[in-house]
Amino acid sequence: MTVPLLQVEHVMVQIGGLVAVSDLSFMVNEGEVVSLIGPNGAGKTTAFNAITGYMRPRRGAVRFAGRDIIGLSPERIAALGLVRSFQRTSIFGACTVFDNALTALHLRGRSGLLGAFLALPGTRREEALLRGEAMAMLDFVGLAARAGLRADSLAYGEQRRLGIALAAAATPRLLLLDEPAAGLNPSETAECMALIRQLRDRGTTVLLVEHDMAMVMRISDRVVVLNQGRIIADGPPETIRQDPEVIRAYLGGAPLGGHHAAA
Ligand SMILES: Nc1ncnc2c1ncn2[C@@H]1O[C@H](COP(=O)(O)OP(=O)(O)OP(=O)(O)O)[C@@H](O)[C@H]1O
Repeated sequence: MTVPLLQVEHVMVQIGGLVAVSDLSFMVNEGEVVSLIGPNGAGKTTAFNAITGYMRPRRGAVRFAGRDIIGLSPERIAALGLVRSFQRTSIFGACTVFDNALTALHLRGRSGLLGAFLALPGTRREEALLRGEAMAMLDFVGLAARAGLRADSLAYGEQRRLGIALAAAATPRLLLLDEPAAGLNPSETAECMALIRQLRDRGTTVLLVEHDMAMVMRISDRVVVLNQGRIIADGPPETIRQDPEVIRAYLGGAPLGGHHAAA
């Protein structure tokens, strides 16, 4: 049996004495698109922070490709191939779209920024390759025609796509996307979904937190539902849609406030 790409086992995270995530266990297999959903305050962002090294769990294990990654820095975890995008775009607005793409590739480039500064032998050729790759990357996300524009002049949906492209530039094995469709209109959401499918087809496994249920149900191979810091359901979209506990959590059957201190 192959090892799951990501294994989260009995993870508990406390923030200032409050239990934000009480007992989180789920896994992501290579090649899957998995969505982590749940009502506001369920612990989704905290789970992302714990997986990517931004918060240290009090208890439990996080394994990436079989390796225990708890205690590693976010940079180290990213270097292993587990990369996240943030809810707010992390693009450089005052630079061109092309320069944003090029910078993301440079940060991944073999000789790195130091090599670029020192103009080491081979760097110039690498630069030409990276410029070609930057254009290919923009083409991939449908922004090639916008390459010369300032990134902050892009439409909101285009900025989000650029943000995903920048995270994907590191060619991660697992890409964590935090609410990629937040604030997007229906046609932008459709484009965002198409991009996630393309990434999956390219071999990137995707774990996303998303509030847009229509998108979650259409794009996910599996949906993991978090409520009040613990998993209440895990399965294919068609099962999740009909799960009574999930419906209760979303329709307000369970109080969402004041439970953390007691958890
Ligand atoms: N920095 C913090 N300080 C105190 N409490 C926090 C902090 N961050 C999160 N929490 C609490 O931890 C719990 C989980 O929050 P988290 O942001 O992970 O939920 P979420 O599912 O991502 O919510 P949303 O969908 O609203 O983004 C919430 O009760 C929240 O109030």
